[in-house]
Amino acid sequence: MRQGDTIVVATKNAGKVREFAHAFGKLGLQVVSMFDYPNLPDVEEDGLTFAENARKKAKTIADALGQPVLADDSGLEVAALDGAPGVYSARYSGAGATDERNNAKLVEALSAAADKRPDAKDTLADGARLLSDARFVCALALYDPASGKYTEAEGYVAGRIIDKPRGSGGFGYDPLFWLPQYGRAMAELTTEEKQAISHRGGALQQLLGRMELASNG
Ligand SMILES: O=P(O)(O)OP(=O)(O)OP(=O)(O)OC[C@H]1O[C@@H](n2cnc3c(O)ncnc32)[C@H](O)[C@@H]1O
Ligand SMILES: [Mg+2]
Repeated sequence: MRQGDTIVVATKNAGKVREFAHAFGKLGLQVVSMFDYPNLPDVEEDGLTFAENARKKAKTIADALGQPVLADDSGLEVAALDGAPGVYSARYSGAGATDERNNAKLVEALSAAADKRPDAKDTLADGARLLSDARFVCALALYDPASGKYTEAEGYVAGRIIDKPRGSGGFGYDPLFWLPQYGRAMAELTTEEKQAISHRGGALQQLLGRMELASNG
């Protein structure tokens, strides 16, 4: 990849587009997404893992466009929910799910059980309760239809779920994702700060290293 090149990201999530545009922009690369192509096929995200879904999104769109495509499948794994919502994070609150409804459902699901668990006793200065340990996961897959090869990476960030949203940055579950070591919720970080510590930022850094190796070798 060279300065000025365009990267196609197979996503319809505006928050992801913003983060990829920020990261690739620093490398002099443009980002386009599924918003820029009206007639792409729908991808059913029926994989059992983030990596499986990322590969499927990348390959489906890359085959349709006849060029390399990057895809991101990500989500939230909550300890007190045995890893749910996981690969179902986008659809957690059912048909017509929105970030707001997903967040409301998460707090509801955790609040009921929280009183019984020792790890749910802590509160923040503003009285918000820490409901469970959790982590964000991001799987990235870049598929090149010319070679039939995937380049893949995965990133993680650990935090705790709070019962009152904080901040207006990021997207998705970010307002409920407390980062104890920073004393802020993920939605209270700038895009730059989020990139430096997030599951997506970590996965992207790893992917870039692997792409460089792939193109040198
Ligand atoms: O599949 P595409 O079109 O990329 O967009 P999507 O929003 O459906 O994306 P996923 O299928 O990967 O689902 C990811 C879910 O996890 C949430 N999520 C992923 N990354 C996140 C992040 O950085 N911050 C907050 N929530 C995140 C997000 O809100 C979704 O509900
Ligand atoms: Mg999706």
